[in-house]
Amino acid sequence: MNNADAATGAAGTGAAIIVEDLHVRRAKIPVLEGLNLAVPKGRIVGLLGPSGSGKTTLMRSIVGVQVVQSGRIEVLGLPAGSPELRRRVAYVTQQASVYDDLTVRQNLGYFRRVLGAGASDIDRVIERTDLGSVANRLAGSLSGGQRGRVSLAAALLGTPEVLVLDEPTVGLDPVLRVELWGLFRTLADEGATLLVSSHVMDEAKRCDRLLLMRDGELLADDSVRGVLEITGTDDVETAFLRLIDRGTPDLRPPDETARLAQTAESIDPDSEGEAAR
Ligand SMILES: Nc1ncnc2c1ncn2[C@@H]1O[C@H](COP(=O)(O)OP(=O)(O)OP(=O)(O)O)[C@@H](O)[C@H]1O
Repeated sequence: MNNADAATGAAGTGAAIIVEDLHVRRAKIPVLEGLNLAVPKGRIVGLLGPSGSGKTTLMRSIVGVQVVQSGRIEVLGLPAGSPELRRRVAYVTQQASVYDDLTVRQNLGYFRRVLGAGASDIDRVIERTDLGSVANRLAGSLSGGQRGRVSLAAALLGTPEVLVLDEPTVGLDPVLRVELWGLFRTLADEGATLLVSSHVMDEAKRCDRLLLMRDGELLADDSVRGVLEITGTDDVETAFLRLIDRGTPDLRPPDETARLAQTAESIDPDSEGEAAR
């Protein structure tokens, strides 16, 4: 039984995203070759791996904008890319998707209308992403990090159930990174499912589960604690290297997450050697 099977097992409601035997080629070169995974609902799942390992390709497949050769991808019980998922799934790409000649508020007003979200949602997402002080500035005059937050704010319009975020903390200073991870945790606590990619292994400890990728394959699909335990280390970077040496991936069913999250509830993510939350 693989992790995708486990997530659809007895409970049948545990997974927000299920990927089965996914094959993707880009420019005729195989990028993902038979990937299986499941992302549990209401959790933060970190997608980590070196540049070119296939993280963006996997995210694009999940949100339905990538041509896939074969396999099954289900999001919230529907095939990836289904029109019904448009408002339920948000995708934030690495490049901020904002109109430079509009203010932050005007950008959000435009995306709100496209999504059919309520007018009051604009103030809500501005507050959530701490953009109040620049709300009336042209997006083109903002820093990279601020523009990224405008993209994130747009993604939060309409309160999507699944957020797929491609390297949302790139270029942010440590204070802003911590703040953003705090927001991700709040969103997960409210029931959203977050798939967040990152190059920064440090950020792994803020996740509930990890998908560690290398060359289009999964080295691990496990809770943070599970990955650290199985590799006998307290640091995700070393765990990554040990999994490469080991040669066998660490694939543990997502239903372990609930138990591990409970035991990890009081753990401070900033402390060394401990798991998420
Ligand atoms: N538009 C494209 N056309 C052809 N090949 C591509 C394209 N984009 C990515 N690839 C290739 O697909 C593979 C996976 O790339 P992908 O962008 O998914 O990796 P990644 O892990 O997200 O990398 P990064 O962390 O640098 O964003 C790489 O070999 C890359 O060269």
